Amino acid sequence: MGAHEVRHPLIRHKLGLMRRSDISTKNFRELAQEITTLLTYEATKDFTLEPQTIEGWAGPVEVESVTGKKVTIVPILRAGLGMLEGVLDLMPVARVSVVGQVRDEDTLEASTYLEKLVGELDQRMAMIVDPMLATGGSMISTIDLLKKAGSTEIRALTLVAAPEGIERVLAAHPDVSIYTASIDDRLNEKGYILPGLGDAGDKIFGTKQKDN
Ligand SMILES: O=P(O)(O)OC[C@H]1O[C@H](OP(=O)(O)OP(=O)(O)O)[C@H](O)[C@@H]1O
Ligand SMILES: O=c1cc[nH]c(=O)[nH]1
Ligand SMILES: [Mg+2]
Repeated sequence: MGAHEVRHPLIRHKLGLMRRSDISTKNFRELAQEITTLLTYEATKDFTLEPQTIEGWAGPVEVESVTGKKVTIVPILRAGLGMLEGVLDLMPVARVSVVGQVRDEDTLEASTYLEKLVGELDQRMAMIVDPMLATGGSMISTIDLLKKAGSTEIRALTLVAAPEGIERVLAAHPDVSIYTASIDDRLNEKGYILPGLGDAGDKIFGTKQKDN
């Protein structure tokens, strides 16, 4: 529970590369996936193991396997798709629940336009992925709808989070854990994170950069 800034040297280095104003779409995408894989490693370190005896090359051998924990990855469209493969690299059998949220650039209010969730949410850990946690509106709205659909254990992975957004999410949902590559300084007057990454959706999809 709470917010965890994962200050691993490889994450710090890769995030530094992502902040360059001249970064290409290709590099931004690749780095987003790589950092997500590193965040996933950290966010799953408390998963429980169960001993299991298998047939090894020299006879029976006791190994360990992850138990019971069924997972659904929840990318928040659009930008969250840029992190999906990074989680799937480590958990290739996880089911995917897609949620579409769009933020009104004037009011900064998030609204849901798609909700395609897998079943048995009460038996799965939900891992939400979205590169940017700014005001927190998109994240809160996603957590609200997941809980309504039965989720009881929720973790959120973000590349960059604003302190204001973290505070808002944890005030609304104190039982949720947030793993982020960086807690940045603040939001600007347009709700963009500083120093941030700019518009992550535009950078991942190669669409027009907004004047932010
Ligand atoms: O914390 P918030 O203030 O809600 O802002 C963060 C949200 O804004 C961005 O999405 P956007 O609405 O730009 O949609 P996109 O991913 O389709 O670009 C980003 O990917 C988050 O979902
Ligand atoms: O800094 C921000 C805030 C919202 N959405 C983004 O893509 N970037
Ligand atoms: Mg966007």
